[in-house]
Amino acid sequence: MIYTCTIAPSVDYTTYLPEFEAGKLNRSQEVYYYPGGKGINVSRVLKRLGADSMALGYAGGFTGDYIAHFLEDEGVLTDFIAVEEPTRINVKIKSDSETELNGPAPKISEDRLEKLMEKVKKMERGDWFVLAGTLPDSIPAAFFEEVGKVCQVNGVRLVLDTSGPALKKLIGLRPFLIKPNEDELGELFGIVISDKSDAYSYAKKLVENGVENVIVSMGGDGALLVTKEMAMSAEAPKQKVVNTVGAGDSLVSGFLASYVKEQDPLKAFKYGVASGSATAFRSDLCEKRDVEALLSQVKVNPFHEQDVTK
Ligand SMILES: Nc1ncnc2c1ncn2[C@@H]1O[C@H](COP(=O)(O)OP(=O)(O)OP(=O)(O)O)[C@@H](O)[C@H]1O
Ligand SMILES: O=P(O)(O)OC[C@@]1(O)O[C@H](CO)[C@@H](O)[C@@H]1O
Repeated sequence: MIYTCTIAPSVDYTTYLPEFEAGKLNRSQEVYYYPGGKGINVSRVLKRLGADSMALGYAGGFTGDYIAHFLEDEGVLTDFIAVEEPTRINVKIKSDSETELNGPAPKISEDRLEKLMEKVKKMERGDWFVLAGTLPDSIPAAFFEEVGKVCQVNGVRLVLDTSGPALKKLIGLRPFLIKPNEDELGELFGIVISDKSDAYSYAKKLVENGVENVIVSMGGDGALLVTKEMAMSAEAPKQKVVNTVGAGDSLVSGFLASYVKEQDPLKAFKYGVASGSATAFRSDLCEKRDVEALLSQVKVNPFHEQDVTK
């Protein structure tokens, strides 16, 4: 089973308007309420790509109920731990540019952290644990490290799409996959990544530290896959961008959906990039038919540092 874990899910209040002016009353006529949070997006896309998963995490209040019902209607399995605080609402404003306002993560008590740990302990060899989204500072990084260690000991493959201090600790546990975007990769090393050459150098360091597959996603510039055996660069297809929220999560889902079937990291990378772009080109997350239609447009080539001009 693939388990996704979103510590701080959200309802993504997504609105489209021709112009948006901060500091003014803006009225919009097109609004969507999507269940959000990175792990939840990964689960939704996995379902669309034909792979089952179980979404874990913390949910509460009317927004938490909304998410649980929405996922149930889509056939996504959930096993959320209830919290008192209503799950946050993240605002996504789509105008000539994209503006996001993400709410704070909930406070999680120790007994609820223990409940999550119990679920992790029950996972079996060959399962996957996808830890995605913000890991609040209010939870000690040592907790996530312990979760990662339990996965490592039990043969559960760890996938990380997260950022912050806990990520540093988890990298030492030889995760199967991590997918930082260029900012998150830069944050990890305290530098600014300005092109694929930089991304390659730092992704390589992660591989040297034991990460099996590093994918650095770079929005419209595509992505880079670095493993012990290869360094590959993918160009993203070009089309009108509608909503990039969840594009990175879709990349992770596409990679996993393909990898669990074929165990071929290169094929999985290509499928992942097609999934990320397919999401960027529509309002909600991608559907399988969109991904398959884009697949031939994803150009993947070996990455050579000398090809990049600064
Ligand atoms: N403008 C775009 N045009 C084409 N493809 C895109 C575009 N933006 C994103 N993508 C696709 O989605 C993938 C992931 O995008 P990105 O690097 O923006 O992820 P991210 O920052 O993790 O996003 P999020 O946190 O919103 O999920 C890219 O590698 C690419 O395949
Ligand atoms: O605040 P976080 O956890 O970093 O990000 C949360 C979020 O922006 O990420 C998803 C897209 O990747 C959205 O569904 C959600 O609103």
